[in-house]
This record gives sequence, structure tokens and C-alpha cells, in this order.
Amino acid sequence: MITADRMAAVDANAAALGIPRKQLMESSGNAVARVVRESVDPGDRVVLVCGRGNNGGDAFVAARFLDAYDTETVLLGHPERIGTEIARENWDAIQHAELPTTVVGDTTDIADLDLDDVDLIVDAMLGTGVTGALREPEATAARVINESEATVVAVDVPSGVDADTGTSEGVAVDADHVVTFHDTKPGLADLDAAVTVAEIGIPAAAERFVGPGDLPSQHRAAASHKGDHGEVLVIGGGPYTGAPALTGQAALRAGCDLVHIACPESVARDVQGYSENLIVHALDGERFTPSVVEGVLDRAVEMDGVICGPGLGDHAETREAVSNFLGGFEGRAVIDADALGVVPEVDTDATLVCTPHQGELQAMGGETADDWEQRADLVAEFAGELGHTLLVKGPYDIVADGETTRVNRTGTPAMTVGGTGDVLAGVVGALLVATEPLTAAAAGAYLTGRAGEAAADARGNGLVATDLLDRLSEGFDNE
Ligand SMILES: NC(=O)C1=CN([C@@H]2O[C@H](COP(=O)(O)OP(=O)(O)OC[C@H]3O[C@@H](n4cnc5c(N)ncnc54)[C@H](O)[C@@H]3O)[C@@H](O)[C@H]2O)[C@@H](O)CC1
Ligand SMILES: [K+]
Repeated sequence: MITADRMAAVDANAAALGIPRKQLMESSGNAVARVVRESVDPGDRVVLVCGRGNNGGDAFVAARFLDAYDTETVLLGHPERIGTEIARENWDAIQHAELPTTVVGDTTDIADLDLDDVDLIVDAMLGTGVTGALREPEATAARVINESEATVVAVDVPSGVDADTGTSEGVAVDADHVVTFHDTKPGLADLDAAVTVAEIGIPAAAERFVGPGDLPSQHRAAASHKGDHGEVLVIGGGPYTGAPALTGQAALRAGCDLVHIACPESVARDVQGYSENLIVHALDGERFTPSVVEGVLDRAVEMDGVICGPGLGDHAETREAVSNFLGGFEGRAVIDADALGVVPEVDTDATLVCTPHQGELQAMGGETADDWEQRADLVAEFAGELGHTLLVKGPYDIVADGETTRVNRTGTPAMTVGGTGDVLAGVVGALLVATEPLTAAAAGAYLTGRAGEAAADARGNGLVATDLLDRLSEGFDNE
């Protein structure tokens, strides 16, 4: 079962793997034609009623696979208004091939469509791109289709039906058979129609490996205000100063509006000195201790998210402070470095994304394996036991929440240099503001790896963590 949003992500990931959408459309059209051939006899009359999106594009392809039938491809609306390049190319192809086509411009023409002696209608008006009730001329076309005696085969989803919910806000096509692609859609479960799920050549890798389709949209409303895109708090520093500064800057580079750093006063000036973009709050003492937790909690509840761990060190008092903090915190947090060891023992209502490397994972009580597929299974199981999302770093990063597992392949061995983990924690923290934990972790690993690859192109094995900061935006380019 796959939702429309996830399908779009998988489709983008397939394109990044070198399987362009036009190729998928060819397979989709072929699959539709196969069901048509199974349903009616050669020579029978088949009318394909097509919209101007990719759902229609699938049917333009199908028409080419139906030479043995008396076909007519009906386009609703003007060819100039075909909305996608690949649908347009397939429309042009059937024109050049001189297959029978009809363009119906308005509602009257559609009402006049003679479907009396038609044996099968392919409904390719709208698929997953539908929003709201069918507009004209599609609404009238749906009524005409529903009045016909012909067998109706719907492409992907009956037009007018929401693929995620199965509901329709107005008239919808009443299909006898639905040919849907790659995986079934939640909205098809309760329909009174046969459903065929057609493989269209999307490899499992497009689902399993993180790709550009998993990245959050970069669109922002023009009327956005400061803080709309996230305000996060980094709890870190003490024995180390650079780590929380790297994390905070990475969160900013990943799109966060405001980043606060709560760090011991002994290092506050140093941390501020790294970047004027950070808002630094000094905590009493030389390390994070239970006595300052209440104040930090008060600040944390005002934030969209927290990143806890970078540079905190592993003093017993600091561990106790982390434990107290997590015990009282109910929001979303990324947990990294020395804070990780506290997670298995703590009782918390917070939603956590833990970012251990394999050694830290084992220290938490998890298991690892050399083979990445085996490792993925072990991490998934441990995430389920823990009740939190895990991002286990390695040549293949494993992201799991116990239900879903994703694997990230971006990155380079040059990233073994210190500080890259702090960058990753910041990126995931920024994404966690607006995205679900699993997606934030997956996309964060992908983006940080891409930044590392770009930095290594320029610096080779001499790359340092700060190089990644400058490259983070490059990962958002959906190549
Ligand atoms: N990976 C994928 O997602 C694949 C998708 N494919 C096909 O692509 C389809 C999705 O294509 P698109 O995203 O182009 O979307 P659709 O073709 O479903 O619909 C987009 C068009 O519908 C119009 N529209 C939206 N709501 C409307 C309404 N209420 N009344 C009238 N018109 C309305 C839009 O203006 C746009 O022109 C899938 O359903 C499937 O058939 C396949 O080609 C293969 C792979
Ligand atoms: K359809």
C-alpha cells in the first residue's frame, strides 16, 4: 500500500537511479493495454478518455499497444494544454502514427460522445493528481462513462476518487477494473472494482535507498515570518566547544530560522566566537549538570525542537542531567554523542531521533553486522525495542523506526574526519521541525552525505567538517 505523496517520492528516487518517468509511463501504458486485451476481443471498440496530465499520458501509450482493436483516443481539452512534457510527447507520437484521436473542447461535445456501441472504455482522465470535485468537462465525461454499458477500466484510480482516502467530492467514474501501478493505493480497498497492481519497473531500491524524492519541499510562502521555519535549541559543549557550534550552524544551513545554544558558561564565549549567527545562552558551571536542567527545560518547551549531546562529554553529572532533561521533555529531539548512552534507561515522552555510529549503537545495547542488509534488520529490531527512531551511521546509514527502514548511500570515506557527526545532528534537528522523524533522519543523512561528496570533490581527503556547512545547500539540488 502506498500513498500518493510517497509514490511521488519513489518516482523521483527512481528518476535519480536513472529510470526516468517517461520510461515508467511506457510500462504503465503497456500494463493498461494488457488488461484491455484480457477483457475484450481483437476488433472490439475501445475508447480511451484522457485528461491532460500523466494519467492521460498512460492511455496515450496504451493506445499504441492496441493495434488489434478499433481504438479512439479522446482528449479532454486542447492539446496545447497538456500539462506535462512526457504526456505531450506521447500525444504527439500517436498523432504522428495516425492513430484515431478526437479532441473534445467543451461539455456539449462530451455529452454528444456516442459510447453506445463501445465495448470498453479506458478512464484516464485523472489519477493521483486530482484535487477536489471533478470540474468540467471531466464531470460530464464521468457521467457519460457511467451511463454507458461498456466495461470501464480505470488507469491508476477511477477519475474523481482520492487515491489516499477512496472518497470523492462529487461525481466519480464507476470502474469495473482498476489498473494501478507499483503498489496498491489505500483508496482502492473499498471500491467495488477488480484491482490489478502492475509492476512498472520501479526497483525496490527506489523505496529502500534514500533519494532526492525524500527531501522536504523547499517552497516557502512569500509571507513567511522569522521563526516560521524552525527555532531549535542545541544542548552541548563543556569539554568541547566546536561540536555545538558546528551543530548549530548546520541547523541554520539546513533551513532553520533561529538556533539557540545552551552551553556551560566556561565555553559560551568560545562557542559564540565561532559564529555570530548563533544565539548563545550560558549555563552555570563548566559542564551540563542537574542544577541547570530546569532552566534548560523552560527554554526547550518554547522551541520547535532540541538537539542534545554535541560536545557534552560523559561526566556522571552530565549523564544525570541529560537523563533528567529527557525525563521532563515531551517535544522532538535529536540525541547524539555522549547523550546517547542515557536513552535506553530513560523514561521519556519525547520523540527522539538517535544518531549513533556503530560503536555508540553497541554501547546503547544494540547489535551491528558487517553486511548492511543484516545490519538494517538488527537496527530495525532495536529501534522497535527502543521506541525511538535510529540513524546508525556507516558507509550505508541505516534509518529505522521499527516499522520502516531506509538506507542512505550518500557520503564518502573522507567524512571520517571529526565533526561530521555534529553537522549531521544539526541537519536532522532542522528537518525534524517540519517532517516526521523517519523522514527527517533519512533526508538528513542524504543531505549531509551529499555535502560531504561535494566537499570531497574540492578538498579530497583533507575535507573538514566546516567544509560541509558551505555545501549543505547543494544536496537540495534534485539531480
Ligand atoms: N510514479 C508515478 O507517480 C507514476 C504515475 N503515473 C501516472 O501519473 C498519474 C499522475 O499524473 P499527474 O500528477 O500528472 O496527475 P493527473 O494526470 O492525475 O492529473 C493532473 C491534471 O488534472 C487536473 N485536475 C486536478 N484536479 C482536477 C479536478 N478536480 N477536475 C479537473 N481537473 C483536475 C490538473 O489541472 C492537471 O491537469 C498517476 O495517476 C498515474 O496514472 C504513471 O505514468 C507511472 C508512474
Ligand atoms: K483514472
